[in-house]
Amino acid sequence: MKIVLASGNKGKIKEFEKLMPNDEVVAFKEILGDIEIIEDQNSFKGNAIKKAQTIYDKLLEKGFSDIIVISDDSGITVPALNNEPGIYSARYAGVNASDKENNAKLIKNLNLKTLEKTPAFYTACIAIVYQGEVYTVHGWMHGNVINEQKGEGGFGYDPMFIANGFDKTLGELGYEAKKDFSHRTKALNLAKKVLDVII
Ligand SMILES: O=c1[nH]c(=O)c2ncn([C@@H]3O[C@H](COP(=O)(O)OP(=O)(O)OP(=O)(O)O)[C@@H](O)[C@H]3O)c2[nH]1
Ligand SMILES: [Mg+2]
Repeated sequence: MKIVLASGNKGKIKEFEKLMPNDEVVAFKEILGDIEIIEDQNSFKGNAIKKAQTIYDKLLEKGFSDIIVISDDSGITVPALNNEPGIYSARYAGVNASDKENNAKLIKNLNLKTLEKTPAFYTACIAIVYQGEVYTVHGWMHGNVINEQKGEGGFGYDPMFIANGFDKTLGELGYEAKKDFSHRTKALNLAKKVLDVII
């Protein structure tokens, strides 16, 4: 099955390719080049729908038909920090902020509240657009964030996140651990069930 991924995040694209080994997963940039999608909705779901719908419409304009587009809007929520960064995870330290800068801001804000370790969770909303219809599913992963970075694996906030049941960060454990229980894996497993029904 050929699926166009409405994401420009290399970490996500890599995870999707590994999670869908039997499908042809193509990042939208390979077909459409650079497109900026303004993520101005007030929920993961709103932004996920906007990303998938925008790419679907552009592909239709280009003459593609019978395509499946999926997007992912995700982020990390820290209840002790008023649920920051949440939907702003990618731009916590500013528009175009790097993972390093975002992590540094999260560490700074944890330290301001003298929090060495506090509960946090990741959310992923995946939107599917197929034949003009929109479908959404969610997945979550709970654990704690710590006020330092450990390990080089994963992406984003992974070096600061310890999933429930583990004593190492996702940065230390790497993708092999993450693929079994991450927010994205859970959402994608539900998305696969939707695809099985609609296609
Ligand atoms: O450590 C992490 N492990 C994860 O598994 C993960 N999933 C999401 N995130 C964070 O949340 C932002 C998403 O924002 P986001 O959904 O807008 O994506 P993005 O802007 O990076 O790419 P796109 O898909 O929108 O093109 C990302 O940049 C990351 O900071 C993660 N961090
Ligand atoms: Mg984004």
